[in-house]
Amino acid sequence: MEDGCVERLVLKLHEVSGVKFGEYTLKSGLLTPIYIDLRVLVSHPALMNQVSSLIYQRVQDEGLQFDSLCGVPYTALPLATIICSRHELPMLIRRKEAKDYGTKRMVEGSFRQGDTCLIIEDTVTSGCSILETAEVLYKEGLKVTDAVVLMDREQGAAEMLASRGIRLHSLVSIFKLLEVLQAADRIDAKTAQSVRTFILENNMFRCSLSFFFFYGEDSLCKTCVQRSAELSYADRAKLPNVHPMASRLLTAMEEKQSNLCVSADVTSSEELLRLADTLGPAICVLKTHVDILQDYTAAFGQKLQALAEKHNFLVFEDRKFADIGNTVKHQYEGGLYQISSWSHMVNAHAVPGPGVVKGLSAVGKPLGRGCLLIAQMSSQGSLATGEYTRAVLAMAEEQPDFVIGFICGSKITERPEFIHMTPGVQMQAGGDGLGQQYATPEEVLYEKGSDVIVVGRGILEAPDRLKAAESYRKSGWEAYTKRLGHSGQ
Ligand SMILES: O=c1ccn([C@@H]2O[C@H](COP(=O)(O)O)[C@@H](O)[C@H]2O)c(=O)[nH]1
Repeated sequence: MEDGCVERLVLKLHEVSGVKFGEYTLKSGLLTPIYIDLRVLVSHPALMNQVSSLIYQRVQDEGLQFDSLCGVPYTALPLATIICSRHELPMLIRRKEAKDYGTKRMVEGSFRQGDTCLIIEDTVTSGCSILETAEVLYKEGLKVTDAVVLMDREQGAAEMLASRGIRLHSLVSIFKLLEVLQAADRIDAKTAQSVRTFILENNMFRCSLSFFFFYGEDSLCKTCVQRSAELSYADRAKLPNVHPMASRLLTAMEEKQSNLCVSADVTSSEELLRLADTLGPAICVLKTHVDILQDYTAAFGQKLQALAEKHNFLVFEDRKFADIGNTVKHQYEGGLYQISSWSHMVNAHAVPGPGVVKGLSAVGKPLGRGCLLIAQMSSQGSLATGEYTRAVLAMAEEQPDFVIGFICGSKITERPEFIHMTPGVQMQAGGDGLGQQYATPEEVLYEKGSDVIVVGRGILEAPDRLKAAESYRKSGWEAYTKRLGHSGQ
């Protein structure tokens, strides 16, 4: 490409909001500080023409040989159409779903067995979308050796596709994009750096290779290595690096077909224990706020443990520790509640720094307990976002012998040994007037990639609590199985 071309293109894409900075959720559920949305191109015909010309120029510069061209649906479809129309090249269209009438073809257009098809894509993250299109073309007897993409997020697509025999040619890399936007004062140095850190820490290919290493080739799904990132709860329970408490939870989830944690926010011990016994069969975790009980006695912890054994759920005291290591050690082990003696899991804010985990770990680790770090909160205006959330993840990664996962709104890491638990869940999105914000089980588990829904008043205020818990369990499980069936980029 001629000098200054990439710069002008990047600035233009930024102007039309094709590149956005903030907090966005990728299709995989992963939280990203940058979002590339090239669907906007269709509203800017001059830019669309410019992008199409640059892609074609790249194809010529590389001397790529092909018989036809295919755009990955949907954003790259018009790009491929413009190129093919302008240069009179044969085009193929890959269907996303087969028609249920007529020819039922997945690839439209004329071709011969053994023809080579060049794939065009707008943006790549892991490369799965390109591979999915290639798989469809392979089934029709076509060959795919190269793919050209406008924007490469540099999160492992080139390596993954190369491992499948497809060369990836990109026009703009994410690092170049950051450099251009920073030089033009469109973003500050801090934003650019946080995106760079995110990209370097979230290479999908390297991540998926670690699954390959653990399980061998059989563990890899037929479509692509990235897909193996979406392991079932049962498979995750067996990972060699999973914490025993996380493994126990994942196993219970699979056995009970439940990713429901009930938040037992009641003020009487008797009512709480009754709740645990009644809802026990439907839940994988029972969450407590022991300090709201009016009648706590030492026997409470033992009785709750017995019910947890009886119904195969874990107890999670939502204590939200947030002090220096030495203080939280006392708060966890001693005082009135002696939490460590009866709660399988506790949670902590990361605000004090890694000392809070060290203090809790000194008590909990010898007992085999686990800790969840609060990476995000469901309340409106929460400060636990962006950079803070990423720092929480880094803190967890430093102490995996005690930290088993996160309290968060959506999946914050692709590492399958960590469990994501999301509060603020009801059957209908909304709020409670005091800052609590609700998302639905489908949003949390399917769209945001979390593992466990935490439901309080959605069940406690229902006329029939068991019936309500059953319906949350059912929709939670359906959302999870739907996600497993649709995992990909
Ligand atoms: O970010 C957070 C962290 C914890 N919670 C706790 O979850 C339950 C939610 O109860 P609902 O009745 O379903 O609103 C409650 O115990 C909170 O302390 C949270 O809501 N958000």
